[in-house]
Amino acid sequence: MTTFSTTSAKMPLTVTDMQVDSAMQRRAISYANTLFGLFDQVMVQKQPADRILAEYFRAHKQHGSKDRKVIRETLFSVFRWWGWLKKFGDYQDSNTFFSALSVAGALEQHSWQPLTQAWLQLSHHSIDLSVFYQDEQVLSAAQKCQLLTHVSSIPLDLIDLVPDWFREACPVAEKQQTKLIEALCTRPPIWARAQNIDVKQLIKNLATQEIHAIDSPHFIDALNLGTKSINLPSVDSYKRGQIEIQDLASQVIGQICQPKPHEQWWDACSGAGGKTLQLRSLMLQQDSFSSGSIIASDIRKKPLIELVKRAKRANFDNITTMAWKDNTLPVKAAAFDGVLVDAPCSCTGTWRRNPDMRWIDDSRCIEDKPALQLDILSRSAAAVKTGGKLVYATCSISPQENEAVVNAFAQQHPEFSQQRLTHPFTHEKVTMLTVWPQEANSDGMFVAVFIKQ
Ligand SMILES: C[S@@+](CC[C@H](N)C(=O)[O-])C[C@H]1O[C@@H](n2cnc3c(N)ncnc32)[C@H](O)[C@@H]1O
Repeated sequence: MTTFSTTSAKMPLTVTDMQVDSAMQRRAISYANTLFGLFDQVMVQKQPADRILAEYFRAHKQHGSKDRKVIRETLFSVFRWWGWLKKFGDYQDSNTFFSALSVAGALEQHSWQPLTQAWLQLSHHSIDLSVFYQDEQVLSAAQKCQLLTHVSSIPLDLIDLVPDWFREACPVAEKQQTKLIEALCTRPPIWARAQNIDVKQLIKNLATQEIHAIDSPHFIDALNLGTKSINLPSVDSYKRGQIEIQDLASQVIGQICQPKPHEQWWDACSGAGGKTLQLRSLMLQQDSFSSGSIIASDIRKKPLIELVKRAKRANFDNITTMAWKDNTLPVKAAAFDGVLVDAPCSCTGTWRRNPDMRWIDDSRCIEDKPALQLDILSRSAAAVKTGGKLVYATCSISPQENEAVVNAFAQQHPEFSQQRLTHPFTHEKVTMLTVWPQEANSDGMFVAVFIKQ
């Protein structure tokens, strides 16, 4: 009998009634133990899988890069397809957990097929998973749904892949919903921005370190680094501050801000400065002697320390930080050409990168945000000078955090009028812009712009 070690208070899982005789089965059990511990910890403690994994790898240095890849990719694939896998039974049951691992591996056509096969044998389930490996073509989630329904005899639906509460909190038209779910079932590539260097030159430089990137048809400084993980600190261009990781949807925000080279901007919720750096980079792209400046603020001091390091690496001047200490404005009132409020939100727009959040969050992750978002937006608005811009952004796709907050603000602040925007991917003219993950292979974001009269 093989016993799983588990971090939850529940009964340990066991493999019974079978002889574990092959080396592959022993490896499969060892991986399953690790994966069960990690999966259970995420589900029980409701902490992001990324964080739990990082802690695990820090404490378990024995795992080499291949092991890490198998563990990371299998764990994330279980979360990606959890809406279906949970229908196979209680994951605390070892047979069911082995099934979940094998089905997740097959759905994503992982290259470690012998391991996936060993999990299937250990599960005692006789599902013919070979159907997922027959076609060279990449299968859509809808095709996978049909195939898995057929081979498992469990009725499955595409809509099962998102929690019920999400359908109400983020309503989308049926056609759009299918595309959104299809996008949620795949990983977006790593997007980055070229800084202080032409994107084509950066791509050539990266190639010398075996990093293959392509540029984007949407923004002249954006590049797609594919889905393979990259050890950034070892990359020369990164050390020289010529590349910053930033999702394409997030890059939309800086592009919509359109900061002019001489302008003064305030990034009121800067975090570690993803958009602060982008704003400065956009100013310098227009004028390498740009006199413009940016003040970055956050209620947390730690990200601001990181921001200073990133700005130094990029050799960017004219960026200063000023933490919010309380509700009073940390900067001068009516002094800025532009104020960006990239507000704290449910992060439902980042579910492609964090599929675990679909299952550990609930509707409360949205419900408690609009009041805070409106409050931060209203307080920050005082810093905008007449004729200046106030940009409201979230990485949420929920109308409660987006359109509803913008409408409430507009009603309370008649001195601000909304600016019409051009969607950079669809070229539609809109007043409130949602970037959907399926439009340009990115995360989801929302942005609206006000002008102070
Ligand atoms: C969406 S994140 C910002 C991400 C950042 N702009 C970037 O591009 O990397 C929202 C930030 O708002 C900050 N925040 C939360 N509550 C806040 C408040 N009341 N005032 C100011 N910032 C706040 C959080 O600490 C978090 O860093």
